[in-house]
Amino acid sequence: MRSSTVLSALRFPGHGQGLGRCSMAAQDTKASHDAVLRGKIYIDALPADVAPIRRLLEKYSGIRAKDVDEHIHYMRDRLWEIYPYVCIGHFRFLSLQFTYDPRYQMALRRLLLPRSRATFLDLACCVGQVLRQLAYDGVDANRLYGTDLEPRFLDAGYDLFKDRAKFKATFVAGDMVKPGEGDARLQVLDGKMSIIHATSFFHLFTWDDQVQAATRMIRFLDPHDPDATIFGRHVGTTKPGDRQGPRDNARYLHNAETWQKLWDEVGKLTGTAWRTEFEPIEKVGGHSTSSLDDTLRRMSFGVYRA
Ligand SMILES: C[S@@+](CC[C@H](N)C(=O)[O-])C[C@H]1O[C@@H](n2cnc3c(N)ncnc32)[C@H](O)[C@@H]1O
Repeated sequence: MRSSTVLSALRFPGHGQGLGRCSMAAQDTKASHDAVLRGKIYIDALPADVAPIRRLLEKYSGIRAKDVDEHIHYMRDRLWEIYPYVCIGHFRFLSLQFTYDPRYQMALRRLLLPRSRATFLDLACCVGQVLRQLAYDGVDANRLYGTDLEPRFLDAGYDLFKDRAKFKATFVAGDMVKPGEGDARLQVLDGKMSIIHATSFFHLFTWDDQVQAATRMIRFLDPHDPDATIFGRHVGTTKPGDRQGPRDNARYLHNAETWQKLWDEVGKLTGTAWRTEFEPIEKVGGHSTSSLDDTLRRMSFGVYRA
């Protein structure tokens, strides 16, 4: 039986920030808001596309088939306790749909070329499922890197995939939008990367924070690599602009034009030039707490040197 105590003790910790000095009334309002939110973003049933991750957990991690579902539920609740992202509540952190993305397949081909020295960074990698899939697909894990704000996600990844003793990828915890000089812990990644993957990341932030994160990303790329690239997926919209996120956080959602505009701004700030691609994959349910937003689309993107 998986634990239900995690759910009964539900709170939205804000990556380490508690309720702090909130009044009792504010706490009540927050508790009822959290309960509504939990109803929307925490689901019990495993998604339809769970077969590939089941296979990976059996073949890569060596978990017995009969134990896989319980392991998945146990790990999901552990991650939810760290921070209740929609992608965790909906088990999307286990989706291996990205393996069908042509940009992922191109990255994989490049990483697997004979004598390839190409490197791959999964940015905001959470439990690092993309990196495990690449390793399972035959990529030398010494050329794989992952970073995330939350070190507990990185650590939980070893328990999810049961590979603490064997997985040779490098993980670095750090904040991509730390103001001022930025997060010094991330400097070890500077100038090293051929390919950066970032999924369900940009849509968490305001325009200004996206500029900061993208500017920081460029420093990770190998400046001498003309094929250095950034790709991934996130929620976009047919009506670009500011939106409220699931926790009433401000964020900016893009269409193809505003996505290019963001990278033009980043290019000016960094003395670089970028060409972007941005395509809708599917319609997604509204994440706004107040009303349904039917302009939302899951978008796939690529960013290339111009
Ligand atoms: C919605 S999850 C997506 C995780 C993963 N990319 C995936 O697709 O399954 C967002 C991730 O971004 C990370 N994150 C949030 N803010 C961040 C920041 N300022 N710097 C680095 N990572 C951050 C979170 O810890 C979380 O793992």
